Amino acid sequence: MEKMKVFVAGHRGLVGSATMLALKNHPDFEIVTRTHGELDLQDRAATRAFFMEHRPDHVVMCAAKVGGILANSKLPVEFLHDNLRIQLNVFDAAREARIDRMIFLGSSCIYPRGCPQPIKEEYLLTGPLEATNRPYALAKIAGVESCWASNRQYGTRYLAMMPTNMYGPGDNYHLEHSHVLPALIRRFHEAKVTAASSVVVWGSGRPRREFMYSSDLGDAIMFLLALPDERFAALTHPDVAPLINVGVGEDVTIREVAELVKATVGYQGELKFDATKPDGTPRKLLDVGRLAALGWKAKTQLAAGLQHAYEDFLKRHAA
Ligand SMILES: NC(=O)C1=CN([C@@H]2O[C@H](COP(=O)(O)OP(=O)(O)OC[C@H]3O[C@@H](n4cnc5c(N)ncnc54)[C@H](OP(=O)(O)O)[C@@H]3O)[C@@H](O)[C@H]2O)C=CC1
Ligand SMILES: C[C@H]1O[C@H](OP(=O)(O)OP(=O)(O)OC[C@H]2O[C@@H](n3cnc4c(=O)[nH]c(N)nc43)[C@H](O)[C@@H]2O)[C@@H](O)[C@@H](O)C1=O
Repeated sequence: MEKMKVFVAGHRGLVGSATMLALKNHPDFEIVTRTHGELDLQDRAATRAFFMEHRPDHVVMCAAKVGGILANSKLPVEFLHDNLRIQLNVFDAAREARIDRMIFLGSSCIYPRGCPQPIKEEYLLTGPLEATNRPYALAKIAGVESCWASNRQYGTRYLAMMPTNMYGPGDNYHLEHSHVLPALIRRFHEAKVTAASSVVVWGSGRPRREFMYSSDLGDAIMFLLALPDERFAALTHPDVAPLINVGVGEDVTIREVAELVKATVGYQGELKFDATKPDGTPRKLLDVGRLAALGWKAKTQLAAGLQHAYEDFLKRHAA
C-alpha cells in the first residue's frame, strides 16, 4: 500500500511534537515537516510553493501563534492577525494543491464564555466570547469556518479539532507568556530551589480548567488520521459543522491544580493568589461524547501527567 504523506505544520511545538511521536513509527504514514525558520507560514508565496511542490495527502495544522491568558491580553493584534494570516495562507495553498484531508487545531476557548457545561460542539457561536482571548478565538472560529466552507464548496474533508488546555514535554515555560501549568511548574521549582516562602498563583484560584497531557492529543490525532475514509468523511460531511472536541471529561480549580503542582515538585511553602491578574473564563469543560462514540478516550491521569511534565522540565531546564 502507498504511504499517506502527512504534513505536520508546527511539528516542534507542544502539540506538533506529540503528534510526531504518535505518527513516528506508523507504517502507513510518510511525514513531511518544516521548521518555522525553513518555512514561515505567514509568507504566502513560500507557503504556496511548499504545498505545490510536496502536495501532501493530509495536513495536521498545529502551527499557530499560541500563548497563555496574559500573552493573549497583551498582544491581541498578533493573536488575531498572525493566526488569520497563517490560516489563510495554509487553506488557500491547500486548495490550490488539492489537499483532500486536513486536521485543523483550534481550542476550547472558541466557545461562548457563558455556555452550558460540559460544552457540546453545537454551542459554537451561541453567545459572547471571553474577552481575554476573543481575538485568538475569533481567528480559530474563522479556521473552523474555512474547514466547513471548503468542505461545502470543494468537497474536501477538513476537520477542526478543539482541544482543551494542554501541557506536556517541550512546553513553553515562560513565566509571563505561557499557560498556567508550565508557568506553575517553573515557579514552584524555582521556589523550591531558592527556599522561597511562597509562590504566586494568578487570579482568584476559582476558575476551573480541564487539562490534557499532550501525548494523549497526539494519540487522538493519530486515531483520527487512521480512521477509515468513510468514517472520517462522516465527520466532514458538508451538512455538518466539521468540529470535534478533545479533552479528558473532567476539570479542576486553579487552586486544586496549583496544590497538585506543589506536591509534584515537592515544594513546602505557601500559595499566594494575585488578584491583579485575570481569571479568564470561569469554566470550559468540554463534552467529549462525539470522540468517545468513535472509540477514543484520553488515558493519562492529571497527577501522572504532571509527574512526567515535571521530569521533562528538569531534563530540559534545570540540569
Ligand atoms: N497549548 C495548549 O494548551 C493548546 C493548544 N491548542 C492548539 O494547538 C495548536 C498547537 O499549539 P501548541 O503546540 O501548544 O503551540 P506551540 O507554541 O508549542 O507550537 C506552535 C508551533 O507553530 C510554529 N509556528 C508558529 N508560527 C509559525 C509560522 N508563522 N510559520 C511556521 N510555523 C509557525 C511554532 O514554531 P516556532 O516556535 O519556531 O515559532 C511552533 O512549532 C495551536 O493551534 C493551538 O491553538 C489548543 C488548545 C490548547
Ligand atoms: C488554552 C487556552 O489558554 C488561554 O486561556 P486560559 O485557559 O485562561 O489559559 P491560562 O493557562 O493562561 O490560564 C488559566 C488560568 O490559570 C490562572 N493562572 C494562575 N497562575 C498562572 C500563571 O502563572 N500563568 C498563567 N498563564 N495562568 C495562571 C489564570 O489566571 C487563569 O485563570 C488562552 O490562550 C486561550 O486562548 C486558550 O486556548
